[in-house]
Amino acid sequence: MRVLVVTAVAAEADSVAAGLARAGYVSPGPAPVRPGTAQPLEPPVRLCAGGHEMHVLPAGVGPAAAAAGTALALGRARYDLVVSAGIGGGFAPVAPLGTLVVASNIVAADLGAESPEGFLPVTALGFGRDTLTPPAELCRAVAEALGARSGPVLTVSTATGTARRTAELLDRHPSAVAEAMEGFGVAEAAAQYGVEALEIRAVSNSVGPRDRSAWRIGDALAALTDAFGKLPPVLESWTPHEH
Ligand SMILES: O=C(O)c1cccc(C(=O)CC[C@H]2O[C@@H](n3cnc4c(=O)[nH]cnc43)[C@H](O)[C@@H]2O)c1
Repeated sequence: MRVLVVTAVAAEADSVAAGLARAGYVSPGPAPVRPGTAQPLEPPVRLCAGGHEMHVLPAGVGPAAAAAGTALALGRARYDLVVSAGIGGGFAPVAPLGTLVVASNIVAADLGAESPEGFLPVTALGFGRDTLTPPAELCRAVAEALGARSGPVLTVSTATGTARRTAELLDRHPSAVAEAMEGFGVAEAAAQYGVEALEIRAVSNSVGPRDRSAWRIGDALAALTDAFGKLPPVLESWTPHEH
């Protein structure tokens, strides 16, 4: 089993790698680089255990960087699964600070058009898709192993910072548990390669009026490490569909 874990920033990648180290994953050394090969993005950090490989890639903030980085990595190596991981905003009261969420659906919540009647998703405009669905059994098993809540996780290009925007999002996605800025980009790139994707978020802040003093990034990064300490046995026992 070879898994690509895509985070936004290095601190998230380090937390993921620390969890994988707890689970016995070790570095086999740097990957060989072919002379003259363009490297627009650092290659993922490779960690191995018992014939399984986890590659961890900080690809940048936002859906575009996430999709580009994921697609580059998927073009360089074959993966069985892609995981979008990092911190995120939790919708109160279902996803309190420091807890974990696993996406049952990965939703591009601001991909579409505004209209006087309200937001029109890209599907209502007649093209594209705004939802990607991870394998349900795997999602359930991961949520159970992590003690995580499962529900739709929204991908937004603009992080929510007002009560009005929070209410709009919940009106359209009443069962949403969290929002972040990369999941749909990672999952769309994975889908185009025929690879399944998961999204796991550790809640650093509540979705709502902007209040940076209330963010608990350290606690969320620690929760991310705990999550990746528990995750490997679940992924290792999963059989991906043929693709
Ligand atoms: O300064 C702000 O108001 C602000 C608001 C939201 C996010 C940021 C960031 O710099 C972090 C972006 C980074 O973290 C993920 N993230 C964490 N919490 C949220 C959230 O409530 N809404 C959206 N994204 C969030 C995100 O995936 C990015 O990777 C600053």
